[in-house]
Amino acid sequence: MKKLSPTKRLWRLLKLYKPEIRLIYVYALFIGLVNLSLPLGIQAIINFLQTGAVSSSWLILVLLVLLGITVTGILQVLQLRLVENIQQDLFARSAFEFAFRLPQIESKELDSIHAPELANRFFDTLTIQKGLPKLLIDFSLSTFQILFGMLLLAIYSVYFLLIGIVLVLALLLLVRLTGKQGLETSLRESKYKYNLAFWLEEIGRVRRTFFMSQPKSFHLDKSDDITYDYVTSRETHFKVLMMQFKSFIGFKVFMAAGILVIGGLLVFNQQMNIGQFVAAEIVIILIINSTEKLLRVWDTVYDVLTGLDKIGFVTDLELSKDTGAETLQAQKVDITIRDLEFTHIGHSSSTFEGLNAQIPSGAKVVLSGKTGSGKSTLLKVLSGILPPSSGEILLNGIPMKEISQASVFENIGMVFAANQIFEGTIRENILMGRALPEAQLQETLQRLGLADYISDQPKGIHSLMDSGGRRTPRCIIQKIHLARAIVHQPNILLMEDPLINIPQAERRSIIQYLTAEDKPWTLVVISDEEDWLAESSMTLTL
Ligand SMILES: Nc1ncnc2c1ncn2[C@@H]1O[C@H](COP(=O)(O)OP(=O)(O)OP(=O)(O)O)[C@@H](O)[C@H]1O
Repeated sequence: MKKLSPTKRLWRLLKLYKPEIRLIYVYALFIGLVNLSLPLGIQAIINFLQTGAVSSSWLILVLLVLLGITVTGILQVLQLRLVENIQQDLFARSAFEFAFRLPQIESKELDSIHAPELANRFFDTLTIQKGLPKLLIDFSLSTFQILFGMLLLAIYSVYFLLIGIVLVLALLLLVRLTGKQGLETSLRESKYKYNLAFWLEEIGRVRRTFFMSQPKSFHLDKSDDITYDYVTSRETHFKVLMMQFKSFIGFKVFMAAGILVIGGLLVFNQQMNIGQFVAAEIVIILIINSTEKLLRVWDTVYDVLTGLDKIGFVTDLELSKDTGAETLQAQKVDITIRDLEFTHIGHSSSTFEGLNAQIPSGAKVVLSGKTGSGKSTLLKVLSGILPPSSGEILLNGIPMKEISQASVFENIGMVFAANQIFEGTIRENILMGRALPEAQLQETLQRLGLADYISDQPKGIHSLMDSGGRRTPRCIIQKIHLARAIVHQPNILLMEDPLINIPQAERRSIIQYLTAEDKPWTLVVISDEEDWLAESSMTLTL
C-alpha cells in the first residue's frame, strides 16, 4: 500500500469532522465580522463625543459595541465546545483503532518490530488532540480577522489592501518554500524520541540486569547516544522554525510600518478623521495579534502532521485477513499436513519443506527435533497464525485457508512458550472473555491443580495478576496458560513445552489428564520429555 503523506492524513482526519469544522468556520466568520463592531463603534463614538453632547444615539452605540463583544464571546464558547467534542471523539477513535489493530496485525508485518513499542505511538493522539484548538480555532479566527480587518482598512485606503495582499502572498511563499523541510526535520526528531522511549522501556524491562551490570555506564551510554541524535535533530528542526519565525516577524514589522505610516499620512492629509484613525489603529492591533497567533499555529501544524504520520505507521500495517468461509463443526478433528514448506522473511532457505503427515483425530502427538529445526514455527503454521509458504494443512479434509479464521481459533487451544499473562484478574486471564459454565471452569482448575492456589489468594479467582505475572510463581503461570488453552474444550490443542516449570510430581498427572482417551482434542506438543513420549500415540520429528 502506498504510504499517505502526513498532509493527506490531516485532510482525511479533518474530513471525518466536516460538519463540526464547517460550524467552527461559520462561527469564526461571524466573530471576525462582529469584531469589526468594536473599531467601527468606537469610531462612531469618538465622532459623537467630538460633538460634545450626550445623546441617546451615543448610548445605543455603546450598547451595540458591548453586544458585539458579548456575541463574539458566546460564539467562541460554542467553538470550544465543538473542538472539545472532536478531541474526545478522536481519543476514543484512536484507542479503539489501537486495541483492534494490535492483535490483528499480519505476522509478517511485525517480523522486525517489537509490537508493544507500537503502543507508544498512541501518545501522539494527545499531540493531535492538543493541536486541534490551535489548528481549528486560532487558525480560523486569525484568518478571518486578518481578512476582514484588511477589507475594512481598504475602505479607508486602497494602500492598506495592497499591504494585505503582499503580506498574504509572502506568507504563502514562505510556507511553500520551507514547509516541507520543517516537516522532514520534525519527523526525524520524532523518530529519535520513539527510539529513546523504546530504549527506556527496555531498560525498565531488564532493569535487574542493568542494575547488576558492571560497568554501570553501558545503558547510560546507549541512552546518551540516542539522546544526542534526538537533540541534534531537534536543533535542526528548531533552526527551520526560527527561520520561519524570523521571516514572520519581518512581515509583521513591514505590515505594521506600512499601515501606521499610511494611516498617519491619511490623517495629516485630512483624508481621515480622528475617529477613523482610532478605528484603523484598533483594526491594526487586531491584525497584528492575529498574525502573531498564526505564527504560533505553525509549530503546532508540524506537531500534528508528525503525530499523524506516527499513528499512520500503525494503522497502515496490514491486518490479517479472514477469507475462509467454511466452519469447523465436527467434535473431533484430524489434521493432514501436505507438502508443507515455510520460509521466514529474510531467510534464503526454508525452515522446513516437503513436510507430510497424517494426524488422526484424537491423536496425541509429540513434536521433536533439534533446536532451530522449526518446531515452534510448525505449531504456528498449524494454528493458522502463520500462513505456509507452500503446501497446505487440512482439518477434517477441508483446506485450512478455506475455513474462517474465527472458526479455526474457536476450535484451537494454544500454549505458547512465551509469557502471555496480561494485567487482569486470574479469571480474565483464563477465560479471555469466554462465557462458559462455572462448573467447566472449576473442573479445569481442579484438574490442573490450580484450585488450591486460587482459593489461597485474597480475592480468589478475582485476584489481580501483574503484567507477565511478575509476582506469580512460574509454575502457576504455566498452569494458567494451560487452563486458558483447555477450558473451552478445544478440538485441537497445540503446546510448546507447556510443563517445564511444573514440578515433576505433578507433571505426570497433568500429562495423563491431557492425553486421556476421552479428551476431545487432537494434541500436538513440543517436548522431549519421556513422560510425554510415554503417553503419546505418535511422534513427529523435524
Ligand atoms: N520471526 C522469525 N523471523 C525470522 N526467523 C525466525 C523467526 N522465528 C524463528 N525464526 C528462525 O526459524 C528457525 C526455526 O525456529 P523455531 O523457533 O521454529 O525452531 P524450534 O525448533 O522451535 O527451536 P527451539 O527448539 O530452539 O525452540 C530458526 O532458525 C529461527 O532463527
